[in-house]
Amino acid sequence: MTEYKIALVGFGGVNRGLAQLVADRNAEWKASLGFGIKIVGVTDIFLGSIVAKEGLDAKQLVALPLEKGALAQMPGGTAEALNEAVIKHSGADMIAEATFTNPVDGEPATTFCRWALESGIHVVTTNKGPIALHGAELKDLARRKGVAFEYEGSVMSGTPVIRLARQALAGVEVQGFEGILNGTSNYVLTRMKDGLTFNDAVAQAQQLGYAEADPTADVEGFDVRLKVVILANELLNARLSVSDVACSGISSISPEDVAQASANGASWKLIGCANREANGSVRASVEARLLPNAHPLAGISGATNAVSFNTSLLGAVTVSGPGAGRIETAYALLSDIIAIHTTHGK
Ligand SMILES: NC(=O)c1ccc[n+]([C@@H]2O[C@H](COP(=O)([O-])OP(=O)(O)OC[C@H]3O[C@@H](n4cnc5c(N)ncnc54)[C@H](O)[C@@H]3O)[C@@H](O)[C@H]2O)c1
Ligand SMILES: N[C@@H](CCO)C(=O)O
Repeated sequence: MTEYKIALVGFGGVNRGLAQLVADRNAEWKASLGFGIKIVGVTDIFLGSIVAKEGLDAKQLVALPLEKGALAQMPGGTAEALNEAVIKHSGADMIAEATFTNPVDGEPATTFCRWALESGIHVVTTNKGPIALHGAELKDLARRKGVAFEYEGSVMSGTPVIRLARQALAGVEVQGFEGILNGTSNYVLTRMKDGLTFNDAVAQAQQLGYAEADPTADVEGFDVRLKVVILANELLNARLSVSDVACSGISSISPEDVAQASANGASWKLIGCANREANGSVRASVEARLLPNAHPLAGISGATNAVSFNTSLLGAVTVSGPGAGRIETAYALLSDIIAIHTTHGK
């Protein structure tokens, strides 16, 4: 029976969610998926780090208090985040990289991915920065080293989008897409319709584990811009940079705007889209749009996301599901591990 040794880099909501899944379902996975997972290392700038080649108790990790240096409370743990040592020397077959998304330069997560790939260690990540900003380089490095670089959770959390479009829509040309690609901003717009203030709705999204460390990235559209770049480059071969995508958010939408839209049978939505132009180039944007309630994306509420692909043979193909959430996004990491088991499994 294959048992993958994994090191968790960043131990916030998502990787704690993965530890929770391991604690609850590892035995079941051995029967249903043909492999188990052993957590051999954890490193987090706030909590510290720990390595245990024989495997850590996932339940104990999930119960770790949210206190600075808390990993030092476990035998063999330290309050220091020894990121490089945990990534390169914990004996892991793969790392789950889930530190903060840095929308400006993708660091330090990109360096963490490079360290792993250069060491012949697979990477699964939910972090949008490394893919949107350094995707081509990291994919090439992974290819050269014969390991996997998987990032399903970078767009629409655990809802299958990237692999689905790449595999299930292979042979169908994707000419463009439009979607609601940020759980927090859609949650905020939905709750404002219910009468909550913008700030209270953002605070709720933070409590629910949807928001970025700096929620400005959610409400100003920067997070969607990264996702548009990832999808456009992945599915339209676009070679877009972040600066190619015009971007605005939802922070200027007032409670009065939301109420007036409702009264007129319409809803504000933050829409990310990309389309191939007649000359072959790809044009992409992120902006709040007022959609009539009959529009297929108008009824998508809360942290749910949806993306509609415009395809050559099938017309519109729309996928909808959770766009954020700790366990939902941890599932994306599991789906990446399943993909690695299929392509690289022993
Ligand atoms: N939460 C979601 O719904 C969701 C969905 C999809 C993608 N993501 C992405 O997944 C990643 C993790 O999300 P999360 O909700 O777990 O975030 P989080 O803020 O809860 O956790 C991030 C963790 O990374 C740690 N960290 C930050 N910088 C570090 C560094 N330099 N070295 C080591 N540890 C570091 C932090 O201390 C924190 O514990 C983010 O990049 C986010 O954009 C999140
Ligand atoms: N903060 C992001 C997490 C998922 O990428 C969102 O709300 O969509």
